[in-house]
Amino acid sequence: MEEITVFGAGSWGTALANLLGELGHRVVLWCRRSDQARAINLLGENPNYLRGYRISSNVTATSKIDEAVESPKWVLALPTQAVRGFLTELSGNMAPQRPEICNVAKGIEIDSAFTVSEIVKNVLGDVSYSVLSGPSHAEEVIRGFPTAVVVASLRVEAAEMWQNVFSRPTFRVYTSNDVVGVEIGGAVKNVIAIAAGIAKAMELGDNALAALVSRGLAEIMRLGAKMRANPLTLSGLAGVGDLIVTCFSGHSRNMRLGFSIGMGKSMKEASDELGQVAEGIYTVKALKKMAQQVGVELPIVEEVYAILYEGLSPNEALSNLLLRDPKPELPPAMQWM
Ligand SMILES: NC(=O)C1=CN([C@@H]2O[C@H](COP(=O)(O)OP(=O)(O)OC[C@H]3O[C@@H](n4cnc5c(N)ncnc54)[C@H](O)[C@@H]3O)[C@@H](O)[C@H]2O)C=CC1
Ligand SMILES: O=C(CO)COP(=O)(O)O
Repeated sequence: MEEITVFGAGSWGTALANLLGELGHRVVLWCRRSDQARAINLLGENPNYLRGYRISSNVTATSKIDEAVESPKWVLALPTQAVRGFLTELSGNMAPQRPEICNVAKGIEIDSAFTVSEIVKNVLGDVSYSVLSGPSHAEEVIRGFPTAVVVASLRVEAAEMWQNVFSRPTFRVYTSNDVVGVEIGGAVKNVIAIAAGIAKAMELGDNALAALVSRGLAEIMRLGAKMRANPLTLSGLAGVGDLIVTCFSGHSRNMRLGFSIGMGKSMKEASDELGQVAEGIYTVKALKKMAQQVGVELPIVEEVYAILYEGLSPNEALSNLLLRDPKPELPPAMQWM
């Protein structure tokens, strides 16, 4: 059994800490606030997220960073935009023995347009990095519902180690060496899910939703190709799998935020009402920049950006998408049949 720290006691950090605890690992759950850590230890549940679910007694919460950094294995369950600042602060406390890091956040940093692996490398240098992603809502994982995910690392031993650490019959973990594919799939689907929520609120129908999800996948594939992701990763759990669950599940924060916006709420109202992170509202800014930098067309992403940040109405965005020039479904280079 392993000693593991989960940094971030939001819904995903809480569900994963509990899963690891139930598997018999000794888990430290690092909380930003000391009152939250105290409450978790006292009540045996997280009063702020996933309320009502007992957390394994193998999990101890703390807000003390010097206690949290002692574990040799770290799970990063923080919002993407917080990762750089958090690791920068932490780097002063790190032992010379570098931890094994497994990131579970799904997003792209706004200013740098970096994925989380790039942020980690940028701040900590060469550490052993893995990313766990795939269709996995915390609300179902904490209930023990069957879930399958993928953990990717450039080091096969690291991916296999985390596979071993996280696996149980109802939490099936596949390995991969396609870090960028897994990160791009997990990040971009959040923006498409915001669009799906908007489309649901507009009552555009099932055909429209299916078209949106398929063309959203085309955008994920195009960006993935530019970043040298394996297209098969994007048709797997971290791509299509996560796109489906995030666009269609009522648990999805991104979809729900999109729905509220489609119902006429402002982004601030929708975010406040949600009370949790919807990564897509940040990642869309990074993607807008990346689309220009790497020269890739991301029309749905562009329309979501314009709705969120430029005051475009959902109806105008819909017209913009429907009135685009007719074109082949596949880019010419891929029309080999
Ligand atoms: N909730 C879910 O079902 C899943 C979430 N994820 C991803 O996991 C990441 C975290 O998401 P959730 O747990 O849902 O978010 P959340 O909104 O439930 O919790 C975020 C946590 O991060 C902490 N935090 C926020 N800013 C911080 C900062 N600057 N420094 C330190 N801590 C900070 C908050 O206090 C909170 O405990 C996101 O990237 C999300 O996309 C991935 C899979 C499933
Ligand atoms: O990534 C997730 C499920 O796999 C969670 O998505 P939301 O943040 O939209 O809830």
